[in-house]
Amino acid sequence: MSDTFPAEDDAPLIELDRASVVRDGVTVLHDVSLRIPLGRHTAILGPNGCGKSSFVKLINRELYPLARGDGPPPARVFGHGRWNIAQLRTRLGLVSADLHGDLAQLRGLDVEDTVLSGLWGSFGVPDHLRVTDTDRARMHAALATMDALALLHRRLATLSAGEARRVLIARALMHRPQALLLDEPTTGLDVASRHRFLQLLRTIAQAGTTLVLVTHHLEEIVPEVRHVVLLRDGRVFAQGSAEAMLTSARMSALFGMALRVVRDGGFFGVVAAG
Ligand SMILES: Nc1ncnc2c1ncn2[C@@H]1O[C@H](COP(=O)(O)OP(=O)(O)OP(=O)(O)O)[C@@H](O)[C@H]1O
Repeated sequence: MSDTFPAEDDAPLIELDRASVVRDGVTVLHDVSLRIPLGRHTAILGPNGCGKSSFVKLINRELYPLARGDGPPPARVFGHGRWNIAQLRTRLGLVSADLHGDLAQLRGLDVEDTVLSGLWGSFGVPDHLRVTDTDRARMHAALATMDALALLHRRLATLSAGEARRVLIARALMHRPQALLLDEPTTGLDVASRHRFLQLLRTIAQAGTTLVLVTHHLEEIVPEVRHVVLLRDGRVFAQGSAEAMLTSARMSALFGMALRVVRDGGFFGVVAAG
């Protein structure tokens, strides 16, 4: 694919400037302002219903911010107020449960075509497209990065949650994007699969791909993520460094119960206090 999504000078990866989003008459994001420059691994953390999915849908152009008349658009990605999703994928990969659900409905879709189709943003390889040797080499490399080469000939619908998650990240990596937007990436993974998966995410982050993790699990915040945005009731509750945000006091206020944050190496965890 020759189209790439142009950068506007040094525009941030994601910039929301008092962005509000309404769904079926309900305001789900209220005046949200945040800025994620390329290179700053970031977590968007908050309880159920705080607006995380709405944020992902806003970036994925499934939802639109309320227009504000003149001035710059309230939601910008790489400096653009409007973006073509297929072109955006060349720079920002997305992995979400919705995407997995949509792809897994194609019962015959194998892993090879799942990953290749990341090149076109399609569900499977369209008949009229020719897969080149370069495309195949890239597909093998992406699967190898995610420790999933052995799954090449399996059908996506038959994979475990952990296997499927790794394959979908390989799909997102096909364009060698500068950033990955990961929506609840370890949901459904057992403790060992989650550990292994997070180690792979760390490798990707260390290789220079900016991670944007959208989650309600503190445990998913890998040590490379130094910046955290807390969302509550559709608003930015607080944002700052991981150390400043992931404290017992802030987590208790964010989730509305007494919590104690524990640290283990560079990772965070949380337990009920008292
Ligand atoms: N179509 C809709 N109409 C009305 N309210 C909605 C609609 N979609 C979402 N909401 C509400 O907006 C709020 C934010 O929803 P959203 O799905 O973005 O939250 P979330 O943080 O992703 O939640 P979860 O972690 O449970 O998936 C919730 O209170 C939800 O009930």
